[in-house]
Amino acid sequence: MALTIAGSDSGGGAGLQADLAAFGAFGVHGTTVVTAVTAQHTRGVEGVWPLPPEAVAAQLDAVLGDLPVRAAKTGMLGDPAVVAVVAERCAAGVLPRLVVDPVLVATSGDALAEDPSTLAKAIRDQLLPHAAVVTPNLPEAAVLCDLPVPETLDRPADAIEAMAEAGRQLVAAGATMAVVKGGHLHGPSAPDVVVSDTQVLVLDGPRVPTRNDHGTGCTLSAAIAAGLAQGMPALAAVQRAKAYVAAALESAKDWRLGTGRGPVDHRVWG
Ligand SMILES: Nc1ncnc2c1ncn2[C@@H]1O[C@H](COP(=O)(O)OP(=O)(O)OP(=O)(O)O)[C@@H](O)[C@H]1O
Ligand SMILES: Cc1ncc(COP(=O)(O)O)c(N)n1
Repeated sequence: MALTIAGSDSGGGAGLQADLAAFGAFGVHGTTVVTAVTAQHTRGVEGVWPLPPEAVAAQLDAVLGDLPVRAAKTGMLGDPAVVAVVAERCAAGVLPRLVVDPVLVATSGDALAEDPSTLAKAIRDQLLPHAAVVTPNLPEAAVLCDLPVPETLDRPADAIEAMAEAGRQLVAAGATMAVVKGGHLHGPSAPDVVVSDTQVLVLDGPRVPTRNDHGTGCTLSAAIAAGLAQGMPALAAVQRAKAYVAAALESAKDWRLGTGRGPVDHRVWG
């Protein structure tokens, strides 16, 4: 059993809808703590209604007070006060094996937080010390680490080294493992760089040519949490999650769901 602490995407491609679909693909029951409702489709975000921190706290306590949550992930938290609510449960030891997907801005470019840099600071200072795995995309890594990040794979060694440096900073900030995702890089492949205290590893794979990439980050972090809930070591969970997202992208690459960036095919596994 796993838990997602995330926002609702009415379009069903990202957010807690993607998380539940990914948990289900691995046969893991999903519980949900909703942080915000968004009015959203494949072209972007039309509106965001955050829930009060008390509502997030009440959902967390209801789930954790009864159900055997083996791993959790955070997605859109939206508000530093919500970060504090989650961090409090981590400090109390009731949120095991936490995957932190530091969602700040949607792929469409729409902000998912009132003040992304204040939210990033709260995530870095309060959540990373409790994170088993943190999974920033390149713009998120830039804000969390205050680093320039690469945009292309024209000089692959430079791009990978910049991603590894971001990963090292996130591990220094307290995360046990950082997965700096290369989905936004322009080039023939989509490398993710995994950094821990003991290693730096590049998980590479061909870039799937598709506009249907909405929710890939949510799907990856939920798949990692599913693996942790099943008792997998973190690196194995990350490797399986990367393969799952690649297969989900490939399977949905020609779909025409909506007129913008459509969802991936969460059903591909199993
Ligand atoms: N076109 C693609 N082909 C293959 N893998 C991809 C592609 N786009 C993204 N990925 C993979 O999907 C995962 C998510 O990466 P990405 O950098 O897009 O995260 P994100 O921006 O947080 O996602 P989201 O779209 O949910 O915001 C990573 O494992 C990345 O390598
Ligand atoms: C509720 C919610 N959570 C997360 C994302 C990020 O996903 P993406 O970057 O693919 O838009 C999103 N768009 N909506």
